[in-house]
Amino acid sequence: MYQAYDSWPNISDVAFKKKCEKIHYKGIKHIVFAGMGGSGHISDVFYSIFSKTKIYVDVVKGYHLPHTVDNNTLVIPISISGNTVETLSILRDAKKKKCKIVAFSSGGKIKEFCRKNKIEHRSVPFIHTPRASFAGTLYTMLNVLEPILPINKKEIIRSIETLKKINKKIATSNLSNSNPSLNLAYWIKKSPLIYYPWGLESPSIRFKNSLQENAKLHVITEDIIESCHNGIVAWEKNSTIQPILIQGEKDYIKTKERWRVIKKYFKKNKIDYWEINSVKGDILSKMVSLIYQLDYTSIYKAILTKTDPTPIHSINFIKQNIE
Ligand SMILES: O=P(O)(O)OC[C@H]1O[C@@H](O)[C@H](O)[C@@H](O)[C@@H]1O
Repeated sequence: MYQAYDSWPNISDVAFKKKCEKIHYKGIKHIVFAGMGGSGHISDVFYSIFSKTKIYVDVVKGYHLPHTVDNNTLVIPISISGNTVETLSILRDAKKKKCKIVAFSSGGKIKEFCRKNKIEHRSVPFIHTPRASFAGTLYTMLNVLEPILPINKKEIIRSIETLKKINKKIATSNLSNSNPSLNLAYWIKKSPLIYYPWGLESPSIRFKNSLQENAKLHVITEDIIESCHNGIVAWEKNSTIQPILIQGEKDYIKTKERWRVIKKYFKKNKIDYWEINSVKGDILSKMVSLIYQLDYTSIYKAILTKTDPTPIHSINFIKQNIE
């Protein structure tokens, strides 16, 4: 699996530069990104990219489209395998509701449905597993959707440069104590509780899911501001949980205050915590570099606990037992 991750910068570069048929819809006011697991994380990344525009964006991780969709809505189903039942259901729903559609998959039933129904479809590379295919899929989509994105080409290229830069620190070519992904993997001994700020939900949820699928660990995520109104109280009892604080370089001033106070609280109560800071720069660079760094932590954690990161028997069990 790690070979696929070691190649992310190169895979991203190739995917973004590949000649492709771009999407040019004009005047779109509502976009729905739909996908599960790793494809859902890609939806979350797009949600953050669009968050500062007047375009209304929904992310659906399930079977149904919101009732607000119509023929002016652009629905973007994403399934790397092309066979995820929830995403197929969204595709059928979008066709029924006469939405504009562009679907992404490496093949499978999604591609077949699009072919039969003359629906726009673009292929993404399947590399090892859907979760390891994140970079190839994201940068293929950024390439295809570029004309309708609120960020420009330079920003996307800068994010690939950021991946190249951090690869040297976090990939398997550096297994020294200067590798931040490996250091965090050593530090995690119990179930992590990941605190995140507004805007960095996508890398935080991704980190949770990667630790769950790769290292087979229970993980919790909490929004830092909301947690100060409920979750924080649970620390009053001895806990079998370790807090990880994912902080954004440009966090809102009140969020920065919250980080300061929660750290004071942890110190006062002798609770050991781990801090992660986003890189400086654009939102896309911030998100992909955090996802890259933290995905490595999940793989290193698996290896340190002699767990094979690839198999996902429990997910297969569920899939085999549903219609
Ligand atoms: O992108 P796909 O193929 O629809 O898969 C979605 C998710 O499906 C799950 O069942 C996989 O195990 C996840 O790893 C994956 O991300």
